[in-house]
Amino acid sequence: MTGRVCDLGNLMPVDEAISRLLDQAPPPPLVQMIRLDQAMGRVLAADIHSPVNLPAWDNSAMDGYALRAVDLPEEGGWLLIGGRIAAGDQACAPLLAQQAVQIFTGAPLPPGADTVVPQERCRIDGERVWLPPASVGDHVRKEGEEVRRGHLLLKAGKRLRAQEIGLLAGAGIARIEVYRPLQVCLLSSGNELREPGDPLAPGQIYNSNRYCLAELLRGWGVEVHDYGVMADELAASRHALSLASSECDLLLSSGGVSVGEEDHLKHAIEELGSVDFWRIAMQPGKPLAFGEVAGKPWIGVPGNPSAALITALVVVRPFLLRAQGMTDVMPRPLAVPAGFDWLQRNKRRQYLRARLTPGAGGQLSVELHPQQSSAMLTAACWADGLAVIDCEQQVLKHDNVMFLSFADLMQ
Ligand SMILES: Nc1nc2c(c(=O)[nH]1)N[C@H]1C(S)=C(S)[C@@H](COP(=O)(O)OP(=O)(O)OC[C@H]3O[C@@H](n4cnc5c(N)ncnc54)[C@H](O)[C@@H]3O)O[C@H]1N2
Ligand code: MOO
Repeated sequence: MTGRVCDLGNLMPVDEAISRLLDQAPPPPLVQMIRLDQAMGRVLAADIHSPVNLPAWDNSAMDGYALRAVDLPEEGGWLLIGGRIAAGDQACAPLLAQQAVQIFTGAPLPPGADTVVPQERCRIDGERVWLPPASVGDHVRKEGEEVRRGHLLLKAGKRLRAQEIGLLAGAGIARIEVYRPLQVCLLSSGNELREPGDPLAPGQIYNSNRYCLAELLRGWGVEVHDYGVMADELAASRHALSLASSECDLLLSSGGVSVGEEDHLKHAIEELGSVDFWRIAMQPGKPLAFGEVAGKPWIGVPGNPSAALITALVVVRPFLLRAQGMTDVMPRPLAVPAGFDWLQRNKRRQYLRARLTPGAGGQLSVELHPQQSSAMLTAACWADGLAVIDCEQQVLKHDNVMFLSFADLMQ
């Protein structure tokens, strides 16, 4: 991220982990035709070229008077009012010399008119209108100035938001070709896990990753198949994984990826496919497992709740977006002045739960939550993003620090 040389030992740099995953992303799912009102969050499977010019014809950007600029003296002057055109009217009669027509926003310019003057700058006297000096093209939206017929409107690989859907509608496109939603099976691993609402026996905790990861996946446009907790027993893990691999395009699990021995997940996956344990230079989120189960990619994020959340946001998200056919999958960090000093030098890149706080002059600065434990989620709830501090990097108050907003990472 900064070009700094870090001795990471046997840890894999975060960027390498992401690019290794992207290299192995499966091809996007099959395509389907859908209506525009079903298109929110879906990924375009083919380039879309505009079937029309946008705008379709020259039209007025203001309520006012349309004229031919050469008819108006340099210092402004009087023209005869030759008609009235509202939005939805058809402008067929050409504008006569020394005339202006009253026109409304969005209405077509009559042939010959090339300029519009807003009504509040004009003076009416009976059949005549006085117009101030104007330049050719003022307040005119020219045919095709936004997009020309046949030109690229949206590229394949784009995830559709409200504005893209509006653009497609504006071009008269009713149906589009998108990728089918990616099917992801979600599994939790850990004998200690119980569901919220159930009583807890000593040593047991509630399963938070299941709920948190499922919502992340849905936010990324994925269809979630929730397998709950895998029984901590080889045959049961094998059964759940094999079912999941037949039902889904991809498997995501949490827990059981560090050095623990209590772990049937690893053995079950080795029997059904293959697994590679990575140690990534990020904190939280060092352990991550990547492999395949019966030919379907499987990613295992760490069990600690904040480590699971942040690994999913930073490392898993680009992979899942690419597997959905998206081209632009990396978040764009902002450089924002730090409101803190960070003097410790870390081997692992820090992803610190942080918030943007406006100072006296309105300038934003990044504040850190005092509790950065990977086992706790309260700091992530307080935060609106992650401050990223690279390995060996020290930060002094007011230095720029990279900030990744949750709003970006969660879509
Ligand atoms: N000797 C070492 N121990 C650990 C290391 C290490 O390098 N050497 N790494 C630590 C780090 S960093 C992390 S992160 C964790 C990751 O461990 P696992 O992915 O194997 O996860 P578990 O051991 O299953 O669980 C860790 C922790 O998280 C809780 N957990 C698990 N699943 C859930 C869930 N679905 N909802 C809520 N909480 C969950 C679990 O109870 C544990 O407390 O390993 C460190 N250890
Ligand atoms: O790196 Mo672990 O993922 O800190 O908790």
